[in-house]
Amino acid sequence: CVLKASQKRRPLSRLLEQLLRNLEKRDPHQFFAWPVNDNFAPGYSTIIKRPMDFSSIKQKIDDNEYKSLNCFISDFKLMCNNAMKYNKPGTVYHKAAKRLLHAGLKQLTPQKLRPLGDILT
Ligand SMILES: CC(=O)c1cc(-c2ccccc2)c2ncccn12
Repeated sequence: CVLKASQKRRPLSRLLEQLLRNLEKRDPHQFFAWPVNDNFAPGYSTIIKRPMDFSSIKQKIDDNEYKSLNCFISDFKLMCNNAMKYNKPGTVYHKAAKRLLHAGLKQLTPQKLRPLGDILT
């Protein structure tokens, strides 16, 4: 039978895309949708050595750059920690990053992921 385009993706890529969609739902203001722009965030690129955002994660999935779930989770944590480093506590972005990290990691616990089966081994 002919596989649909989505089914042609590698199993890991399809899983990561699903997990990414669920994480993006926790960023309703889309603060994390695109790379942070130095024009909005003075000095950002000098303070944050490894920028990360959801669009870059999506591109890495499409380019099959993630060899494991843990690499994907590391980039998600990097994205949130960058925001908590650059933005002072109490700012809207720092608070959003803390909430996103907490909510996101709850979605990525072994208990939540086990039903996805041996794809992760
Ligand atoms: C995530 C982050 O640190 C961030 C996103 C933004 C942002 C997101 C969407 C539109 C405009 C700015 C931002 N602006 C100033 C300082 C920090 N930020």
